[in-house]
Amino acid sequence: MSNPKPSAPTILIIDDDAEIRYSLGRVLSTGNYNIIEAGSGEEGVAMVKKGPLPDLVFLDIRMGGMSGIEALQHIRGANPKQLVVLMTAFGTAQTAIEAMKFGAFDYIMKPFDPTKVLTLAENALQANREMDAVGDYKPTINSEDYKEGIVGSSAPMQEVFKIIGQVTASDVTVMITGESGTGKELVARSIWKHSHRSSKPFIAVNCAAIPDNLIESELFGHEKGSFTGATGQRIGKFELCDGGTIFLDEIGDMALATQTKILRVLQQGEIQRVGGTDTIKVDVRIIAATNKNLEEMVPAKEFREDLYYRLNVVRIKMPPLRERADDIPQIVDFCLQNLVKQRKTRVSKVSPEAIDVLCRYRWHGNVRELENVIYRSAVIAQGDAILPKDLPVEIRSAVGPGTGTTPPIAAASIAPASAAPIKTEAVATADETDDVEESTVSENAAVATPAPIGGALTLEQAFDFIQETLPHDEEPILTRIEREMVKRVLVAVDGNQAKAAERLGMTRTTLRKRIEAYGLKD
Ligand SMILES: Nc1ncnc2c1ncn2[C@@H]1O[C@H](COP(=O)(O)OP(=O)(O)OP(=O)(O)O)[C@@H](O)[C@H]1O
Repeated sequence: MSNPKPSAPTILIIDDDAEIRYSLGRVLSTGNYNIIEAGSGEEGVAMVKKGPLPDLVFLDIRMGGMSGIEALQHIRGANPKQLVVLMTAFGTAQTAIEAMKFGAFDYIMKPFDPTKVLTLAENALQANREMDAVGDYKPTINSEDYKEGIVGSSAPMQEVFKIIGQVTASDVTVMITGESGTGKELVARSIWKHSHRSSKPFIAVNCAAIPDNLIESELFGHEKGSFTGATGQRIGKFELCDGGTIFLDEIGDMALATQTKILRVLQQGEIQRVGGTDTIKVDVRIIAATNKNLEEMVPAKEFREDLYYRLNVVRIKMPPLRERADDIPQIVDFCLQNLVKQRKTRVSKVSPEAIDVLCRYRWHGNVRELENVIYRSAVIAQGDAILPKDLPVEIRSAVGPGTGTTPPIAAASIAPASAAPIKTEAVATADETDDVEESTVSENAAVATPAPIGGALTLEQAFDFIQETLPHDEEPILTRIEREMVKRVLVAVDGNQAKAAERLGMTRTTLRKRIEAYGLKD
């Protein structure tokens, strides 16, 4: 179309309409790109297969001969990393779904808005560069870690592993505490797997999920006719688990009457079925877990003191994920490799920028939340790596702009110490965080700013976007922005009003008034 620009990215336009090729080519030529063209799906596919590979393809959906969706499949088959933007005159749900299903980077409606075309091309090429920068995948977790299912090389997790090792040789009762999703059940299973009971059952019972009137029958069984609905005899979990290990999850939610019966199992090793008179001997190891504070429940008479001491012989306290951010890269790697093994994704890497965002998020749902985010992001990632734009917008906005300190290495090969910008022992203070962000905000704004279509925005673009998209007839822009910022900063500092006021640059009294006015009290 024009003289080749050395080292400029090449964009291939595939459309059977010469006018569209011409006008799109003209728009794109205003950016620093080399433009090549194909007049049909067949020709375009042949060009990609023959090479050299274009950096980006704009592909029309409706063409005579090979359709755009067919061409997309051939192109991605020849080069799974090829970024393709589909062009369509009709914005139907079906088109959008088909386009994304077959791996398009994005799709754009005709007639084209020149600014949008250029932004889209830049976003796509930026994603390309970020994916290239991720490099090759080199696993860092050895197969032993995979077998165990528990990942973590941080100091608090090493302590947990040591205690697991110490308690496996005996039958001592173990109490595992920690927030939801920190891996309490995983630890209980690990203790059982390494114990002499591993050939006998491991049964997990979630005490909070079973109604009070059914839990005793569930745990100890019942005799026929012992209550309405007991149409036959039922063997309970303790009997089924004889010789094995029972995991009583959420024990803090157990009714006091049932607690008494658990105490009896622990003291005498025997149970009675509901409605029965026989005493049945059982040999079961009990591991209990809770995310409640039993130390407060005991004086409040909500948990039996004698049972508390019986259960609490050895305590394993699971650290929240935010206190062991150096484990995050490895857990991410582990989750991704599992998804790949289960053929749920082909994405096997995470870009350093995305890892940086993940390491700075507070993870109130702990490893379970991280697992879900990785799954969700792997599903929507278009290339072979998860980029910041693939992470949920809530996470990107909660952490704010990146620190830019993470070196450009493959996610899976990230050594924990180099990848985690947050300290293990203590989270960076508000002052430290502010310092880092102020000095890096302009270069890194694109990393974590929410992007509406496929790519990251610069701060400038983000302001344009806000100005254009906020409805004019509702509240003023500044009010809306202030409310959002107050909300996000409060989340980012875990509700600490002193820190939030400092970051927002307002007094605590003003902050309190804003929280009140914006209805942000939880
Ligand atoms: N260290 C870890 N490495 C790998 N996966 C982990 C780790 N910790 C937790 N997980 C995964 O996170 C999810 C939640 O773990 P688990 O159910 O053991 O947590 P929990 O503390 O028992 O949660 P809850 O209190 O809600 O029952 C599981 O899918 C588990 O495999």
